[in-house]
Amino acid sequence: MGDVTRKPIIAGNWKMNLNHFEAILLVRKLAANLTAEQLDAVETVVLPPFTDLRSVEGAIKDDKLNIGYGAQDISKFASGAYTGEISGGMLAKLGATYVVVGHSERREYHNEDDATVNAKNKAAFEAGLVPIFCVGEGLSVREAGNQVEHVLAQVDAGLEGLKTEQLKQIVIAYEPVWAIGTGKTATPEDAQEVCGAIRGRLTEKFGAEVADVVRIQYGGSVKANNIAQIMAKPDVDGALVGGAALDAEGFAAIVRFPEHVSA
Ligand SMILES: O=C(CO)COP(=O)(O)O
Repeated sequence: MGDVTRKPIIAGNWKMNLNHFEAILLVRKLAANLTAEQLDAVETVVLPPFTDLRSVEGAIKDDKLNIGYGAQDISKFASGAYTGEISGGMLAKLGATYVVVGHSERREYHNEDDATVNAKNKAAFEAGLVPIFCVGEGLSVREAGNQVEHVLAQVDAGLEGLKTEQLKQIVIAYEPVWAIGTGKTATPEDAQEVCGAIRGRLTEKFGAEVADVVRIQYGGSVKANNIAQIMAKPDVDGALVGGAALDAEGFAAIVRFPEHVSA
């Protein structure tokens, strides 16, 4: 990271995995694999399925664990006749602090467009939640060399109309779609190219006051053996981890990345 201090944030997106019993077990094992100092140095967040949230809340609060939690999606509506949807208010009531917005799997399988993603970012703030706002290009865009332009357009659309105080809190996750679940990690240089361009855009549009404090994560096949190189890049402030977050020891090893650096 550069000269501005941004607390690293490592978040585990469990996707559609683990029932509520398995969720409690994973959170407890994760905490058992990390010291208070390690949890203090890196903000650690788990993002379970909706059905696990109440159980995760219990495990974290009962044991006073220094681990944050949130959901993987949010309705753009506050309440009403929207069968199957979950509102931000419901998530906030469960003590959630974060919510993933605009994950590529939702953009792809649930047809979420930039306008929906923007509405969800707003709904999250409305409920007092912080969005982990995901952007990223597919393989064809990458092969054409248009990744920066593509991602900046997603950033512009997703942040439209947000207030300065909200912009300062948001977490942006750069997840190249071709690197998700494929074992193909972007090189640290690839990650830096796009994360740096995102920060540049934030500076241009909202000034350094916002750009210097926004945390930008990289996501896509992050593992314990590649996290340190990625985190060494100046504009990468964290990681959004999928598969490797389902294993308590593996995820704990990612959270301990500052030690891989000094080792
Ligand atoms: O999509 C991701 C996190 O949101 C990344 O998933 P993987 O770490 O499994 O590639």
